[in-house]
Amino acid sequence: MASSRTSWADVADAEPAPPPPVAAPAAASNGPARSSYVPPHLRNRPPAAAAAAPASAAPPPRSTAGLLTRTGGGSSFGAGGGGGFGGGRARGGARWDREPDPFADSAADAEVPFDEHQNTGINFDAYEDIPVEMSGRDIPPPVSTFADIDLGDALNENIRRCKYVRPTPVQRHAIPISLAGRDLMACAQTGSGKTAAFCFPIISGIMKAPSAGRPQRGGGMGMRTAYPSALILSPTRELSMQIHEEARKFSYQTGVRVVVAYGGAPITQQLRELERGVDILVATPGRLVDLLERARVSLQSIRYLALDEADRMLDMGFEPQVRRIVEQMDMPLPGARQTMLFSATFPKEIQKMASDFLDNYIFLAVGRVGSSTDLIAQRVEFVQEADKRSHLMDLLHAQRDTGKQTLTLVFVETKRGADSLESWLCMNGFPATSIHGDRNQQEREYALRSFKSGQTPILVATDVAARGLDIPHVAHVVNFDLPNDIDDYVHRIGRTGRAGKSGLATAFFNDNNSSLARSLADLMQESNQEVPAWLLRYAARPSYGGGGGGRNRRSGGGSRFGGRDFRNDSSSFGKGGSRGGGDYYGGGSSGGYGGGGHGGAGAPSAWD
Ligand SMILES: Nc1ncnc2c1ncn2[C@@H]1O[C@H](COP(=O)(O)OP(=O)(O)OP(=O)(O)O)[C@@H](O)[C@H]1O
Repeated sequence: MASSRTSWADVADAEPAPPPPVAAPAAASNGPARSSYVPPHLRNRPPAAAAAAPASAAPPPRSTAGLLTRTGGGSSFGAGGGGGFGGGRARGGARWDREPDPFADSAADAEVPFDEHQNTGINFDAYEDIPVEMSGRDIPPPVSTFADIDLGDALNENIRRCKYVRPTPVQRHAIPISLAGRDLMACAQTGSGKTAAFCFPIISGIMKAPSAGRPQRGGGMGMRTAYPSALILSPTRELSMQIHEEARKFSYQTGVRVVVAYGGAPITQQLRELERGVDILVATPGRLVDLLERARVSLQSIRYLALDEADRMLDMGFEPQVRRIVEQMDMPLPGARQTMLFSATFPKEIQKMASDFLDNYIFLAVGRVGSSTDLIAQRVEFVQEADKRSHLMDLLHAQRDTGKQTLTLVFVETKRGADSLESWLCMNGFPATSIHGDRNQQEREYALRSFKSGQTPILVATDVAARGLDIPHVAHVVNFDLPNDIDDYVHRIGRTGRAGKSGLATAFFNDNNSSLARSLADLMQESNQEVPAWLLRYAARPSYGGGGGGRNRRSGGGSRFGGRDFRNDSSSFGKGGSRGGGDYYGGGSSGGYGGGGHGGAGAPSAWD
């Protein structure tokens, strides 16, 4: 199929490669100081070969040391970087000369020989009809193009380098709202570009009004304290790393400095990065609390707070830590800072809690929120526990027979289950790796990298990999064990069918999953999927959720496409509505993240 130039995803794929990142535009628009700049990876190379050269190089690194250096970004400013925080802002260009080119990695990734069969050629104009719900006062109108928004030249240049031709629907609405300084609670489907939707306004805002603050002596023993202007919190280490990588691309040569801090990695390296100055701090809650307690980070200069996967950040597992960070440290109050909450799912109970963090906010729902995208073909198969492995084997064989090089992500419930399935797959000739909370950080990062590169095309994962991860070429998500919570299912299958590509999700269902039957059938129907008759029969049984009032009732609570502002739902939440009475907390110990091998108190390391 000819690629459509009006699809946001496809145009990105089809656009002719821009000139090497450095090249002319920077020279033209930024004056002589930058015209001679050549990123390190392009130096001493003939121009034509420059873009491809680094990528074609070696196979993916096998050494975990190399891997950590690259993904953690720790060495980026390493040698010779001393004194970086002393001499004022580097917006004049000195720091740019040392700034590694974050697009170099993308060029390398593009060399990986995957099949592009997933590209559906979806027309961007189809998104014009996507349902959008907004509420709140004085809502700024959406934009159609990036040119309609004043994001600043350097950021616009990076948007071009990312090959984003048009804003996605959530970006069209959310960016103007945030640029207008408004607080925002935004729901939009998985893979629809929420990361850029919160990063662009933050970077643009800092570019327009840079903060003067550099790390200052203040902590104990003459230690320096960093004063970021923006904080982006996310629930997992890998997601924080990914947001950091994205934000570094968006802020390349803008003078805005992005640093990441997450658990499981040496804190000393992260401290060094913070000492060199930070405008935007991307962090997981656990590591951030550690840094705050050591007085190595202060939140008093925060102007922007973004919570990615906000409903996850405010559920039972994370809420105390997040409240501590947002409400009990030195962060400016709502109204004195700008707060943005994003997720693909936003249960009403969590919306209510989240509203404590917001001031006069706008609620935005794009697409059938809490739903999956139509780009994902969903299949549910009835498979008894004892038959799951052979069934998975059949699926993998069928996939192998197509001869297409794609990635398969297999979700299981427990860490032990992940290890055991990984070994079994390897023994049976299917190269697999795994990611879960009992693996150390090096192992987790290595597994992810090996999967992304196609070296190990099957990844067995617990829910630690369910949210936010943007891994190109994941063509198939298998729910070997279904989750207890329908929203977890939505996020899991959302690892495929991203950015306009199609994907396949297969779930193994049996009696153990009967409490999910109703919500799963509803979700599939909402997403125009064929629901097997046997699943509808399960769903109709009152004890399996057929009564409609269970914990897993669709989270949007009945509007046409699921996402509804809880403020408009007076019946559910009168004054003083209690946390215990809503859709997600009624079920006592069976709460969505409590059980199994992930998330709950038994496995905190997976989430910090
Ligand atoms: N305007 C755009 N044009 C083309 N591609 C885009 C655009 N915006 C984002 N993308 C790409 O779409 C993909 C998905 O984006 P992102 O990871 O931000 O999705 P998300 O909505 O946060 O998903 P999730 O809910 O799973 O976290 C990324 O590969 C990103 O680079």
